[in-house]
Amino acid sequence: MTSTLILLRHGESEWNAKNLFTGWVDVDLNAKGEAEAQRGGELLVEAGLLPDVVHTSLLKRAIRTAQIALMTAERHWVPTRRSWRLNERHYGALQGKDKKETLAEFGEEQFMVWRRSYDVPPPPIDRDDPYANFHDPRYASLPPDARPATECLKDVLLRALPYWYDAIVPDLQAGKVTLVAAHGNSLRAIVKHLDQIGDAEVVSLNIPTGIPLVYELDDDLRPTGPGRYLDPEAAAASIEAVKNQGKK
Ligand SMILES: O=C(O)[C@@H](CO)OP(=O)(O)O
Repeated sequence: MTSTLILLRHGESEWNAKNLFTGWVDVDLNAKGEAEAQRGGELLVEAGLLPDVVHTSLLKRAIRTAQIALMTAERHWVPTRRSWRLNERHYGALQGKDKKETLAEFGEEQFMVWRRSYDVPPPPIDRDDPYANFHDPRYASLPPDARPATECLKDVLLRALPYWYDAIVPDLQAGKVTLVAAHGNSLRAIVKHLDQIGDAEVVSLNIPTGIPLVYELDDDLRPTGPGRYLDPEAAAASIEAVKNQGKK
């Protein structure tokens, strides 16, 4: 038996459009992002892939993307679970900073290490930084020393995997079409795990906004083939735009 997993990065956010590092800052979708989420829902309908269950992060850009896509597919009623473990990577002291200015200040090599390396986190955010999340009630159940002040992709993978095994895998094993609405870097971590991408190779992996990425998984939860974007052309264009953020 195979099961179907659909990964969906949120649509364009207000800060994606402004080229700002976002991380755990709870920025909303802009109008383009809402339209992308709707298109994501239409693509699911066209492909005959109707989610039975949805998992999201605790951030509104992912929550609203899932809601809009599911409303479009008339699946707004499916059971929903949310976890901080699906949140975007915490971008540390870079949260709220302009990507172009950061590239100009620190140079392309450092900029790319912070953006895409597997195991080098950006500098930690100050507890008093306006974009820190230490007092945010949605993380109240997380012990203070488990609340990140910065994260690299490896940290994201390590905190996402318990949720993958404990919450998402049981849905897949029950044969449910499972939608995971999350973020560029939390989805990079899940795709790295699924496709067994090496630590050096994952640097070049970018996830487009708002386009469903579908995997069929076997009994061992291994992909039976490569993940497929439901709109490959739009995905390729969006991947290129994500890759070049900060450079233009
Ligand atoms: O700013 C962020 O949080 C992420 C995703 O938007 O950006 P990047 O693609 O640079 O990792």
